[in-house]
Amino acid sequence: MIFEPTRIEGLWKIGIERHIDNRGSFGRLFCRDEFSARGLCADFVQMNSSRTARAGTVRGMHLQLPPHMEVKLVRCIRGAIEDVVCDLRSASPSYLQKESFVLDADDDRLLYIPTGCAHGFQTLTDDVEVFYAMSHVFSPGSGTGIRFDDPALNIVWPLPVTCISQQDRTWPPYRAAAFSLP
Ligand SMILES: Cc1cn([C@H]2C[C@H](O)[C@@H](COP(=O)(O)OP(=O)(O)O[C@H]3O[C@@H](C)C(=O)[C@@H](O)[C@H]3O)O2)c(=O)[nH]c1=O
Repeated sequence: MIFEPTRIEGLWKIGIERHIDNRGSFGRLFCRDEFSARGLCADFVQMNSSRTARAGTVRGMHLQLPPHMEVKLVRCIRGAIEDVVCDLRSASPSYLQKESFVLDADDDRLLYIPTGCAHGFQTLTDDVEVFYAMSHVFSPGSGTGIRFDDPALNIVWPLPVTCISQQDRTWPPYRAAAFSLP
């Protein structure tokens, strides 16, 4: 696995190293020892899938607050997405910075998203599936979000937003005080 740091503290792009032969290829998506050796979380407790029908759909920006913060390992396994991560840890050197990545089924990359970061994506194609491994169980009471068009984040989505959930359309305006994150 190839670990590539990003501008956001603790956010990694992880390339899948493939062993190629005449049948095709084989590569690891996760390795406890390689993650642990880099000080990354190696304890994932849920694996999730989201399927999205139409291009232009936005899901996010989401995170779970203490004591249920979660690391996410994200891979697009069908179609393509613009994936966005924003650092909300006030003590972080990359506080309020954001990074965007195009992920698709062929690019052989995952994102390792640390705790304390809001995450979301927009589908760039129809018929998208995103796979997640999570370090914490789903805890609806600890879940929160920031609106996709909140001026504090100023995210430029590549497509017009064609579909978004009622919840994601109505997150309150970002206030740092609402996010007390280590
Ligand atoms: C996230 C989640 C949702 N659900 C349920 C709640 C709800 O009924 C239904 C759909 O949930 P949501 O609308 O929150 O799904 P969605 O908007 O796709 O939520 C996801 O968005 C992306 C951006 C992330 O980063 C993920 O961590 C997750 O928050 O699935 C679970 O049972 N377990 C889970 O882990």
